[in-house]
Amino acid sequence: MSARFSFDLKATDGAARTGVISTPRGEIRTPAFMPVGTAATVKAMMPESVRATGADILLGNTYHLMLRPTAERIDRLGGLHRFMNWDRPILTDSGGFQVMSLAGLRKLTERGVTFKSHIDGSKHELTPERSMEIQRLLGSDIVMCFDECPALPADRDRIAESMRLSMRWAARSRDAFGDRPGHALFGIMQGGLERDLREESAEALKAIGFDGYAVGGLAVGEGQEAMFDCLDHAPGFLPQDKPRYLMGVGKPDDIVGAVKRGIDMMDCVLPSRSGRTGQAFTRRGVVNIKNARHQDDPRPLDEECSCPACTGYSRAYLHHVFRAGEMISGMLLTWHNLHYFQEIMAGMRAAIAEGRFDAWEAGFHALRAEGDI
Ligand SMILES: C=CCOC(=O)Nc1nc2cc3[nH]c(NC)nc3cc2c(=O)[nH]1
Ligand SMILES: [Zn+2]
Repeated sequence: MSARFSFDLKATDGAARTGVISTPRGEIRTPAFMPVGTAATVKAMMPESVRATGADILLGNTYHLMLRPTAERIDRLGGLHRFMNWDRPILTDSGGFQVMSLAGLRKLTERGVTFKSHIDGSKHELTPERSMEIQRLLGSDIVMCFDECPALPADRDRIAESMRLSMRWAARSRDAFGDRPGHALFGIMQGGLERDLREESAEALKAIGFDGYAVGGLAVGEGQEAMFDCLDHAPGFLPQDKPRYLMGVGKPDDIVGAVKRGIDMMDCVLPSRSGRTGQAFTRRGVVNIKNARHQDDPRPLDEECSCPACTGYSRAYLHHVFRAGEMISGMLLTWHNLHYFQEIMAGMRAAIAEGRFDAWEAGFHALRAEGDI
């Protein structure tokens, strides 16, 4: 355990990097995948199970927790780590993105965003200052700047105006965060798919100075090719010696392509959300367990997987409990998916450390078939 927050870059292979983020609550091996624990739980998983999949850090959502049970109540109860029984690092988002995608009746001004709760219609406000206060009350180890993620498609002027607002909010977030040893504040680069706006945003963030830098405004419907085109240059505008975090990504091949282009941290609801809908990700492709073709199949989801779902159960069983709507269905498929996502990250960390990322990537793609396997 370190008293402070630091990033040790261990090796690079092309643009890909591997390292360790040290925090007072434990180390984070990068490239890292963060399971999403939206309402103070990674859905269908006990925290010790999340750890067993190999996760070093998980993500909490400011928007959800400020509405229910409120940040003040979690603070009174000892903070989010105690509340959800996870004593390792937690990163919390700033709430900006989810307000725009979940809340009703939003009003966006230079000050921040006012909105009505999607739960009970009550009125709330998020500003850079309030977002920093909420994330402090939650006790998260990595705090995100309050930003605005423009909905795509958007014209260049709208993207530029939104990015510059986010940069003014980043400065206010930095001022409100203050000096909190052992806690990190990450800035968020915006700029859509515009190379010059991405560079302007990176320069603005570096002038303010952050413990880590996120690449925002992606995985919002632009498609993998456009996202990779942006990632071919955007991470390079950021400091080499600080972690780079790409939000909301993604499918296994999105994750591999992002790491290849210099990303160190990612989060996505896909493995947990799709697990609950019966979709299993494996090294050979996707298994839709609700498909009738699995009802007599005695084989596991993935013969080479060591997770509880694959070592203890057949596809026939998983098909049955999914069809029957049994809770164990979501538990087992979520566990398998999170285990598989962590296995991809561990494979890339080792490959980058040994200078064989390209060979690992070729092997990753060679195994995958299209469609339901
Ligand atoms: C999430 C942790 C920290 O992020 C923030 O506090 N703000 C923020 N969140 C995003 C989340 C995204 N999810 C996707 N696709 C599923 N794209 C996203 C883009 C952003 C973004 O530009 N900003
Ligand atoms: Zn498995």
